[in-house]
Amino acid sequence: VKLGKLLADRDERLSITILIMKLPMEGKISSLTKNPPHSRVNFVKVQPQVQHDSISTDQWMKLPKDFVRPALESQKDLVRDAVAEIMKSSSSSKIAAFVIDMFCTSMMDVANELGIPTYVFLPIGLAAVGLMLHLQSLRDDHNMDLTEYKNLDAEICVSAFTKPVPAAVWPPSVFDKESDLLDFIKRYRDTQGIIVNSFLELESHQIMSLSNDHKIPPIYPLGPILQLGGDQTNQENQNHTEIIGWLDKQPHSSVVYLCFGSNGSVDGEQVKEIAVALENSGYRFLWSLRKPPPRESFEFPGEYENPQDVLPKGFLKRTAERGKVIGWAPQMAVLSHPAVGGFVSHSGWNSTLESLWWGVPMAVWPLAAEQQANAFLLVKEIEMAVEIKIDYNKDNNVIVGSEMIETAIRQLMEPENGVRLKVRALKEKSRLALMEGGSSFNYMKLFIENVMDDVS
Ligand SMILES: O=c1ccn([C@@H]2O[C@H](COP(=O)(O)OP(=O)(O)O[C@H]3O[C@H](CO)[C@@H](O)[C@H](O)[C@H]3O)[C@@H](O)[C@H]2O)c(=O)[nH]1
Repeated sequence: VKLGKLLADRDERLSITILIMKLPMEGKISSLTKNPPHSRVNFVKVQPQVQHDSISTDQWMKLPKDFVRPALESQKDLVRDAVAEIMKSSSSSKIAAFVIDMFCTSMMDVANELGIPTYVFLPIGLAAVGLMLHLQSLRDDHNMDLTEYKNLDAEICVSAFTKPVPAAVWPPSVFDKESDLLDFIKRYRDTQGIIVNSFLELESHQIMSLSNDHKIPPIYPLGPILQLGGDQTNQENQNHTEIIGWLDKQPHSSVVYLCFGSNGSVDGEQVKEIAVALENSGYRFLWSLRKPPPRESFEFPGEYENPQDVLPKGFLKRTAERGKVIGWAPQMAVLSHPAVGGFVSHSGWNSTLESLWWGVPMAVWPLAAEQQANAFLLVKEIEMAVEIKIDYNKDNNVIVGSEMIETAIRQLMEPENGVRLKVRALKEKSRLALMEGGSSFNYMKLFIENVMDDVS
């Protein structure tokens, strides 16, 4: 939605229509659909004629791992009809391009049938994209069985990185034969361009190396595209006020903030190790502690009714003067607060961009998805984060000990460490990238020119 707004703001010839598919699982549709952020951004709900019952959370757990592709495939006719309807109703304008989500590659077939070019928008960093394209090529062009690399101490050379990349930081799905991930990736090669939420000053090596690869379509780094902030309930608004009120009372750059994204959580024993590390470090802290969903389920983490149940005995009392344990955090407001001096993060790409935007250094502890590759980029490649454990994988049942976490927190919170200085410099660059004449501003111009060339 934010990308749509950026495009509409930039060029008055462009209107953006966002198609929302009704997938089989229960889902929340943002109130943004009723309140679009721009007069030329609108939403069309692609609804089946006959409404099917949503799949409940219990049923979710019984779905095969590769249900995403068939679920999207089954939407093709509906999307084709919706697009035909749009074409019919706006005879004076033309559909210039399809911009598809990273999992919606099936819709390229619809675009191809209609003679419309497709671009893919990837909300992740280019280093991770480059790694996945490389792994896909090893599988498809060189017949390598990637699953054999699971748990191997191997490293490979990937053009998107200057250092060899260990198998321990590859996205965990590539080791899973049932996963469709690399099939999605393969189809990115047939698009007219890959839009990424990154910027030249952050991933210059990645942008240059992928742009020079003739087997990869043009790369458009248009970021940082930051979250608009979601729908806030009254309870969330109240929590927000309380959290910011607490931060207002803390000294400048004194608080370490811990949060593992919308989908990240750790359980029992690991929670205790974090608590011990925080207590022993002596630093002030704001900890977004979320309740893990049942194992193997697709649910998001929830809120603890009483966090004391999972924390060491007496922890909340002993740290009451200098720490606060919360549920969902108002992250952008937290990171922008001058009291926050460091961020312990799972290196999800949005959190990474947000921390750079506010100049807050990170200590990274990836859990899943492409987060290990992000962590490798940040720690080893561009040295912009402190390491907690970059090859951590939630599914391996490894417990990271309190000493390791405490050491990283101490390093993170040092006032003049190298990472802090680099991140401070990048804060300015991330803002300049979007301004007139900045790198992402210029890539946006190029993107619009190329889209418009195809229409005329
Ligand atoms: O308590 C919280 C937790 C999260 N957020 C926000 O939620 C977003 C989280 O995004 P991200 O850091 O990217 O993590 P995930 O939610 O885990 O995102 C998924 O999607 C990303 C790409 O969009 C990938 O990079 C990640 O690996 C994948 O897990 C950010 O905007 C945060 O500000 C909050 O505001 N409060």
